[in-house]
Formats: sequence, structure tokens, C-alpha cells
Amino acid sequence: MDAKEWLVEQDRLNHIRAKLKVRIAELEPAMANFRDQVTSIRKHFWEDVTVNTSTHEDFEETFYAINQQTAVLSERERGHNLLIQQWKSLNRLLRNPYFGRIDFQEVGLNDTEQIYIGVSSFLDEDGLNFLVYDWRSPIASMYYDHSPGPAFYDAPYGRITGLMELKRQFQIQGGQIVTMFDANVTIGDELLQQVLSKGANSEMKSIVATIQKEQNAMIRDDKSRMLIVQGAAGSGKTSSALQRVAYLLYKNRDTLKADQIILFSPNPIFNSYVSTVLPELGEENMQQTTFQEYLEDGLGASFRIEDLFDQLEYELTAHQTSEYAARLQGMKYKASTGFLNALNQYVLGLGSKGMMFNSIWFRERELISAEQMRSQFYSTPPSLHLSDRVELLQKWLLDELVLLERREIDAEWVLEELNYLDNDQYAEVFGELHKDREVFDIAEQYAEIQEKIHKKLRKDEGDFTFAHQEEELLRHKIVKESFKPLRRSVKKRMFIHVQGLYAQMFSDQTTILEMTHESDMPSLWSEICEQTRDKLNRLELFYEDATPYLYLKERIEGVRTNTQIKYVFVDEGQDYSPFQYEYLKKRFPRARMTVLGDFRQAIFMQSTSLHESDSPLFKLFGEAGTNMICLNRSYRSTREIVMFTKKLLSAGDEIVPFDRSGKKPELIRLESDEIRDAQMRRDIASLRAEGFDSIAVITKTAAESRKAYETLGIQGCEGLLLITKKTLTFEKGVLVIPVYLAKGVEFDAVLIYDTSSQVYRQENERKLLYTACTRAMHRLMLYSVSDWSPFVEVLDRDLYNLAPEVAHEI
Ligand SMILES: Nc1ncnc2c1ncn2[C@@H]1O[C@H](COP(=O)(O)OP(=O)(O)OP(=O)(O)O)[C@@H](O)[C@H]1O
Repeated sequence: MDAKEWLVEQDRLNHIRAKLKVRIAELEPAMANFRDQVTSIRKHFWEDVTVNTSTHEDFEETFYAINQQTAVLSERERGHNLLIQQWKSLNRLLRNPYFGRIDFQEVGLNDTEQIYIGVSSFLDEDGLNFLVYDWRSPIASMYYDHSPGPAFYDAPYGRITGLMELKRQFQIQGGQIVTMFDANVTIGDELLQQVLSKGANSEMKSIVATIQKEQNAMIRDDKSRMLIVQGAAGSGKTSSALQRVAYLLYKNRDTLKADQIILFSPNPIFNSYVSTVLPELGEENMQQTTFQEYLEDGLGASFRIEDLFDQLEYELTAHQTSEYAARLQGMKYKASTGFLNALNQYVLGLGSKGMMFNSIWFRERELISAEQMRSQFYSTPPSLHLSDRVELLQKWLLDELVLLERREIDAEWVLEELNYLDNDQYAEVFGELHKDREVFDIAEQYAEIQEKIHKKLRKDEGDFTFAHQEEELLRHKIVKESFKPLRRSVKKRMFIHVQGLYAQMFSDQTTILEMTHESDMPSLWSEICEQTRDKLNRLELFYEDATPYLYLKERIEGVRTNTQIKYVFVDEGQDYSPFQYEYLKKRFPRARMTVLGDFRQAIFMQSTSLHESDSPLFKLFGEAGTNMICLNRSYRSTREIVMFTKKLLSAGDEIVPFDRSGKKPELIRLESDEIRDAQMRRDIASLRAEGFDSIAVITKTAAESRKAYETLGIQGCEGLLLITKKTLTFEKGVLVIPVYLAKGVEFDAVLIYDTSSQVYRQENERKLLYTACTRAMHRLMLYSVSDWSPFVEVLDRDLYNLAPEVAHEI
């Protein structure tokens, strides 16, 4: 870039920054003014309102005055918040006004427009000229999608075509242009090289300046009901998803708020990892949760639910137990579409037989039996949905309770309770009755007048006394109180015996066949049945049962829906079962869904393929409403690490590394655990000395993590942090972490604690090793004290370096 051009750009930058400073300075007094007004209104709120409730008119006037005052206050607060937002946005721009420029000549116009692109827009004083365009604006999309030459963008009023004459990238720091490139391809590799060569952070970064074309397609897809993104490890799925959230918030700024978007994260620690990206882009964070939270919300009070991580630990460590084979078959089957279909069939079948209810008991008496409910339920129209029939039954039960409650008033126990009312209770009841008394007086007068007019005796003549009436009302009140929990439990639909219904599917082979017409059953079905029933009897649920159980419960009771949410994002989408997708769709009926995942990292027993043509995800919203984007370029790791990790897979050929060089992965075999730990301590120290400050020792299981944490500590390794599923925030340092908690995150250097054949041998462990190794950005080191894992053993020798002292051993 010639020096003259550089000067011109620096001049423009100075000019824009000066304008920004002026605008900021102009805003500050207005902000202070609003703030003072808000403080003053809050302080004097009651002084400015005359409260008078003596007459109806006074009351209305007071009410009106309070309302008016509240409206003024919230209008000022809104104004203040708006100015704060603008102020923050301008300050963000002042630090870094733009990162790109394109020169575009629109067909039919003579002038070429210079379009500068930054994290938000900035207009000239006249409000007509864009000095900086928001990266999400339609015109800015050309920056990501086109190389210099013919180009176009889709404006709200149609497609605009023209010629892109220039595409320039900037890095700006402290008001100075640090680097400047003219790119002749989409986004130049040079800038990306610089960005990617930096160290990992405990928080994810925004990629706004270097979004790639295929990522941009995903970010700006606003047509699909279901967007599936299958992407290699490190291809930018999560980063692009967050940019997509920012884009959607911008595009739909009048109708969409951040809390109408929800992201399902793989674990709580991931929430903290991604939480800074949107604020960095000037947007509020969306809601974040985990599926486990949803399960616990739906079932937590009735069951202790295993989580996905404990399920995986079981799968990886319980080989020796007698029930292992059946449990594994159960995990697989219960996550399958086959079981989902079976369950749907089962629910359908319940329309004609098999419903189970819990009798309603009261003071050790069966008030309404399960049998009565069953016959009442089956007397409702079979053409209705099961949940509608449940609703009719619920109404019937509430009516029955009213009748039973009335009958109960004369029961012996009520009289006893009456005698045992303590003074406070009595006084409370008496107070209430006293109020009612006025009503009785009027009723009494009315009855007397009626008597006179019609000249006939009232029915209750002679036996109507207040004492009697009081006692009756007291009895009534006592019964009503005692029936309250019954009514509440009916409203919560606790009369449905969901546990029994779920267990019924697992009663024996014939039941499920009869109920579901399902022929493709696991061979160890009777053992699976026994395990499931045992667990249910202990009021515990295997992870693989939790979603089907909740699904069954909600199909019968009626689904709890959340219609506020407009977009659902599912990260690590391969780790969700078809059940869970069905559940999410029903739970968020108004939402569009974005699923990001990598089937090559499907380490849990339950998984859903994202890109196979028979993926259940295509059926969820129908093919017409579904779009799939594949991201095969991997940005996180160096070329050497990607070449190594993709060969760990049986089918990883399509993964393409971004061309950033580094050291080859290193294989280090040592004679004993102690020697390995001592070597790791030395390696960690030298990595730190090289300037890498985010380092992870990755293990297969939590038990192995605990062991590594202890033994490395004994070897004098300092500053270790043990990460467990309870850890909520990420910190920089040397983390010891099981692979399933490292999903989705990255480190400068990764050390695989034990890469022997005892640890990574089974086919399901291949993906674990792949996932662990792909967390590394710059350095990858694998250790073993015995034979190498067969997945490593077969790799071409030129894909890695062997530590010299052990070179002869492989
Ligand atoms: N366009 C880009 N510009 C700069 N950095 C990028 C870009 N795309 C991805 N990256 C970087 O690559 C790394 C991996 O991105 P990200 O974590 O989003 O990938 P992922 O596909 O979600 O990975 P995984 O499946 O392994 O969790 C991050 O450091 C991210 O900043």
C-alpha cells in the first residue's frame, strides 16, 4: 500500500474520530439532563401527587395523577436509556470506527460510493450520509460475499447490482491504522492469519471483521424455519451463531428483543465462555440455558435425574458390570426415532385402553377411585385428543370434589376440628363471619319483606339462627381448607399416573409390542425393562429416560408452551436425541430453530445426525422450511494439528485446514505414570514460558481428571484448576478437564493425559479423542505410558513428531 494512500485513510480516520468526539460531547449534557430529571421525578414523586381517596371522584383523580406521573417517569427513563445506548455505541466506534471499506458503483449511477463498515452505523450531522455502515446492513453484505468485480446485494426493495472496485481491510488501534490490506479475494487471509495466531482467551471473541462467505450465508439466513449447520471442529459454528443472533436483532429490531432468543449450551461453563460476544457487538445477551435445566424444571421435584455427563461416565467406566450391555442397548434405543414412534403409538393406543390414574384419597378414604376416573375418562369422546380428554376428566373431578366437599360438611371429623380450632384461627374465621353478618341481616330483612308481601311462611322459619349459621359456615370453611390440596393436585393433573404409564411400557415384551406395533426391539429388552422399572421405583431416572418421560407426561397432560421465544439456537446439536428436538419444537411452537453441530464429535450415546438425508431434523419442519449449510474449513487449529486430527476420524477427508502453520503434534511415550507426570510438568512450564497462557490437560473421564489433578499437583505443577460439571466460569490457566466439558471451547495448548490403547480403543472413544485434540489452537501433545491408541498408531508418521528419547518405540 503506498504511503500516500495510507495518509489519505489516516486523515479520514482522524476526521471520523473528530466527528465522533463532537457527537459524544453533544450527547453528554443531554444525558446528564435526562438523568437529573429522572432522579428528581423519583425523589419528588409523591410530592407532586395529591393523594385523596375520600370520595369516588377524589380517588379517580389520585389514580389518574399517579398514572400520569409514572408515565412521565418511564418516558424520561426510556429517553435516558436510549441516549446511554447511543453514547456507548459511539464510544465503541471511537475505539475502532471501522474494519472494512468497499468502493461500489451501482449500475445506472455515475458515482462510486465509498462504504466503510463497522460494528454500528454512524451518520453525518444531516442524517443522510453514512460515514460508517453497520456490518449487518444489506449493502455491507457485499464485503463478506464478493471479491472485487461484479457484485450485488439484496436491498429491501430488490437486488442492486454493480461493480465493486475496491475491497480494503483495516486494523485500527488507539486512533491509528495499524494494518491495511487490499483484498482481491473475499476476506483476505492476511488479516485472518493475524487474528488466528493470537492466544486463546477465557472468553470467545467476535469475528465480525473476518466473517467468511460461507459463514455469512448462515448468519444472514432469515428464510428457513430450521437452519442446520454441520461444521468441522473449529469451523466457526458457535462464533457465527453469535454473529447471527446480532444480525437477527438488527434486522428485526422493531419486533425482536434479545430475551426472545434462547441458546441451548452443552454445559453451564460454556455459557460463561460465550457471554461476552454480543455485548462486544453492542447487543444484549440472549437467554442461555442447558437441556438439563429444562428436564429438571419439568420433572425435578418428582425424580432425581441423572445428567448426560454421568451417563457418559457410566458408558466409559462400567464395562465390568453385569447390567452394562443391556443399559447400553437401552440408552441407544430410548434415544432413537424408533422409540419416539413407539411412544407416539403408545399414546395413541391409550385413547382406547391402558390409561392409569391415581385415586384421590382424603383422610385415609378413597374419595374417587382410579377405576372411576378410568371409566369417566373412557366415556369422553374418543375422537378428541388425549390431552383434551384429560381436561374433560379434570373438569369432572373438580365438579365431583365440589359435591363431595358439600357432603363432607356433616362428617364427625369436622365437628372435632371445630372444637380444636385455636383462638387465632377462630378469631380469623369469626372476623370473616362478622363481615358476612351484614349480608345475613339484609337477607333476613329481605326474607321478612317477602313473607309479608306473599303472606306465607318462609321454609327456614324457626330454625334460622346466627349461631347455627355461624357453625355451618365454620364447618364449610374447615372442609374447604381441607379440600384445597385435593383441588390443587387435580389442577396440576396429579391424578394421572404418569410413572405407571411410563413403567407400563416396560412391563414386558408383549405389552410394548401390543401397544406400539414396534417389532425392531433391542435383544436385551427384558433386562432393559427390569432396569427401567427398578430405577423408577427408586424415584430416579436414567438420563435416557428423562426426555421420553417428560415427553409422555406432556403429551398426556398437555404441553407447556413458551410462545414468547422466536428463535431457538442449539449448539452441539449432534448431542441431542430426536426426542429432545420434538420436545423443543413443541415447547417453543412459535420459534425458528438453528442447530449447529458436528456429527464427528457425537460422543454421547444419544445423538442425531445433522446432515444425513434421513436425519430427523429434516422432518421436524419439513424439507421446504429447512436449510442446511456445511462448514468444512477449520480455523481454530494450525494446519499441522488439523491434518493430524482429521486423520483420527474414519471419514474426515472433507475437512480443510485454514493455512496457518505451527509445530506438528508431539507424541511422548514414557515409562511410568510418575515419569509422565514429571514430563508434563516440565512441558507445561515451557509452554508457559513460550507465552501460552491457556493450557488444558484433557482426560477421558472425570475420575481420570481427578487423578491427573492430584498426581500433577504432587509433581509440583502449579496453578492447576480442576474443572468439573459444577464449574460455572472459565478462567485462564492450566485446566484439568474431562473432554465432554471441553466441548465447544479452545485452548492455546492441549495435553492429552493418557493416549494409550486402554483409554481410546473402542469406536465410540475415537470421537472422544478427536474432540479432545481439536480443542488445540497452537500446540498439541499426546502422552502415553503403554501402547498408543490404535487411532494414533495407524497415522502416517509424518503427521507428528516423536519425542526423541522414545522415537525408537513406535
Ligand atoms: N471468520 C473467522 N474469523 C476469525 N476467527 C474465526 C473465524 N471463524 C472461526 N474463527 C475462530 O475459530 C475458532 C473456532 O470457532 P468456533 O468455536 O466458533 O468453532 P466451532 O465450529 O463452534 O468449533 P467446535 O465444533 O470445535 O466447538 C475460534 O477461535 C474463532 O474465533
